[in-house]
Amino acid sequence: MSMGQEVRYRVRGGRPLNGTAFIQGAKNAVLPMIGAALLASKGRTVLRNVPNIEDVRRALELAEHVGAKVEFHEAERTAVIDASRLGDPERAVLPADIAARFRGSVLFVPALMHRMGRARIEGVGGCNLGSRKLDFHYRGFARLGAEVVEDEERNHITIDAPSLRGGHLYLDTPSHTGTENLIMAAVLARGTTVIEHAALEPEVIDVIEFLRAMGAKISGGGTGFITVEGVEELTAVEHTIMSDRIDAGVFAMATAAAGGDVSLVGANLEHLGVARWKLDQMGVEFSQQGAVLHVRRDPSVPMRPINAVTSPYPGFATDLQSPLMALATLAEGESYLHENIYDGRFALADELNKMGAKIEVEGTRAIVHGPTELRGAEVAAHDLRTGASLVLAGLVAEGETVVAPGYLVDRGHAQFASRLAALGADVTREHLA
Ligand SMILES: CC(=O)N[C@H]1[C@@H](OP(=O)(O)OP(=O)(O)OC[C@H]2O[C@@H](n3ccc(=O)[nH]c3=O)[C@H](O)[C@@H]2O)O[C@H](CO)[C@@H](O)[C@@H]1O
Ligand SMILES: C=C(OP(=O)(O)O)C(=O)O
Repeated sequence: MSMGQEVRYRVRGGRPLNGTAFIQGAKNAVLPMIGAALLASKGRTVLRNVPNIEDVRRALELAEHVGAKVEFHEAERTAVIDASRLGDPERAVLPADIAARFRGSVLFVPALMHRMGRARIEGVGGCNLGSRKLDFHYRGFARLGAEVVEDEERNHITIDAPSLRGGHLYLDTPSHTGTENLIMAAVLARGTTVIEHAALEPEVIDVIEFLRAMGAKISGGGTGFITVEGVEELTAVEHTIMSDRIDAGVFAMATAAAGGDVSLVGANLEHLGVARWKLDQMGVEFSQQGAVLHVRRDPSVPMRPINAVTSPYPGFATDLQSPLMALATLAEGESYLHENIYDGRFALADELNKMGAKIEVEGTRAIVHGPTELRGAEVAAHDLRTGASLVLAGLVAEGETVVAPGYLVDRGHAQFASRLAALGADVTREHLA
């Protein structure tokens, strides 16, 4: 991803974190919801707690591109989407200049199929995480009656779907966006759809609640076995997006790394799944009081090493494996990280090693030899989560760390530098002319 070199993060390490941080609305819930809003043939959708991140901007640009009227009231963190006029099949195209910049673009396909009878994606992007197929999505659409043609050379996918009917669907592994996309394809299809081996992520449940409020008939969310009864039409509603558990996890781990005592407003400990217990074993203290999660780590007590295996929710989230790798460099002993979802995430190891870490990668396993004293360096963000994790490493490194391209961090974390700075960190986001 060559765009976005103009932003970088500069961190000077050595300060503890104390105070209050606001956890943003969930990126991985708002992106499917912007896609779902386009299913509404009447009214205006009002989404609240929308994070001010680049992926949201790209998604809103795509919504406008296909014919919706969109307003993003940033100060109110509210997006208003009017999709009532959608329908011109000429506009059923997701162009590469927007679609290739984030993975969530694939979440627009169901709305285009239902509202325009066809869809074309001219390149799906996303983080640079190695192989990321979309076969579950396309095979599912085909089972509901769509004709899907892939042009691998040009990275174009053309889908013809004059009408969709319910069917029996399954996922080989419980794909997060795959589940959301198949549900969205089924809600306006004729008849009943069953989706087996569906994802259990809290964002999937939030999307189901949103669709149900719009009039969709969906049952079994959170069980792995979802049933959808097609309805004639969906109407626009208001919905407040759940808080971002990955953003919460990153702030919790930043507190653990730097030491200190931080209140995370909006964070939900239950949504951290296994990550909560791994951090607990390392020596991070949590206590939830209503909508506020307190995180504390006494920097005079050494952190214990950890073993973690990434897996779908409620397993250890792959998105949190990167900050855990950074944190593990500080722990007293060897940590073992198994990455079963995205092989590309281990690109972080080389960057952390430039900062003085001792991390060995063997296939899908990384061994982090701690403790190491990190020192500042110029390092490269390969994807959103490695970018955030390098900023996190910079908080404890001696001297100055510069992380670029900053665009990748901005894809998924809102006001990242200013929220960390409010806790006492020395982090700035620089815009190069
Ligand atoms: C926008 C969004 O919500 N992104 C999240 C979503 O991505 P995303 O939904 O793309 O991730 P999936 O759950 O689909 O991917 C899981 C695994 O299944 C594979 N796979 C997936 C679909 C498919 O058709 N074929 C296939 O082989 C993928 O390559 C990967 O190895 O879940 C990931 C795993 O929790 C997170 O890291 C991402 O932050
Ligand atoms: C991989 C991520 O995002 P996306 O699926 O949008 O690429 C992520 O959030 O870490």
